[in-house]
Amino acid sequence: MTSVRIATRQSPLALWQARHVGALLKSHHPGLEVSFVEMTTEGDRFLSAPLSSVGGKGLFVKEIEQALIDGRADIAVHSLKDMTSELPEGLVLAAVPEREDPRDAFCGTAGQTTVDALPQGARIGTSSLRRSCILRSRRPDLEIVSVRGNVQTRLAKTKELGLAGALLAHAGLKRLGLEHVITEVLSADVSLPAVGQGVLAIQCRGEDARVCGLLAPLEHATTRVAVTAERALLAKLEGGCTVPLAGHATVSEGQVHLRGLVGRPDGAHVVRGEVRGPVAKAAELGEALADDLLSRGAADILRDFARRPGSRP
Ligand SMILES: NCc1[nH]cc(CCC(=O)O)c1CC(=O)O
Repeated sequence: MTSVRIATRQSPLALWQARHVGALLKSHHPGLEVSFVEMTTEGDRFLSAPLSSVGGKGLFVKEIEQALIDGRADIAVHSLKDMTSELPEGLVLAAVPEREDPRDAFCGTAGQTTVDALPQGARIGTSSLRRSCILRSRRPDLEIVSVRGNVQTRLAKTKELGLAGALLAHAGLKRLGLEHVITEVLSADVSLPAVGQGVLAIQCRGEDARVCGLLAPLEHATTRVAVTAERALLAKLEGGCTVPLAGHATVSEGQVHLRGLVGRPDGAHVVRGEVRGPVAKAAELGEALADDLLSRGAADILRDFARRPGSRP
């Protein structure tokens, strides 16, 4: 009998996701033994600082990837949204299962239900620069309060601080059985999702043919096309720093529709764009949209952001 070890963070969402992948693997390979290697990452330890100033992306992923590289685990499960565009040498994104709902959700408290109906100056919790940018561009009067931690912690802090609500990913809330706290699911037109939002990333060592083979049936072709376009956009815009950035692709009848956004966290300057093309050109579409956004103001935003005190090089 063959076995696999899945590395995961210890947050309830990460554990749910790892166990879900374990269950998917067992359903395709009856008799497979699955065990879990639970880890605490840098991102989990620095909970007091705003995500953007501690380095943002990659923080939740790096240590899990190291466990794979060191051979302490065979598979890593991440939220694709948390991953930088480049994978470490030797690791591959072996499978992306079918995407969960990629949209953002507003969780209103104290009788608040929708973003548009919020009273003037209401305070909203999020630690995402993207959500802050999009929200402020729609409602410049709103005040953003940085709320970090796992999903349950963020919801608890939102209440504790007396905020009017919080913005979170629909996918995470759904996976944790917390859909009842959602008062409004925001369409992608209103709140363009993050690159990879709602997608699970299943990683292994590229040379590990046995595990790559076990993961193959978990792959969802349409989701792969969408994330290929989104991550090509990310790769060209990332530039080593965390900036308000959104990228979301949909696929229908062999065509990709990719939308992207780069903005300032206060929403005062936002550059949006979109491209369409055949699925075979997913990566090129992402690059083309990045060039288009850069030429229409995103380059200035990225430059200003890199100079901002406290931002990482
Ligand atoms: N690090 C935050 C994070 N990473 C992935 C998800 C949600 C699940 C997903 O997008 O797949 C979340 C929580 C949130 O944004 O509310």
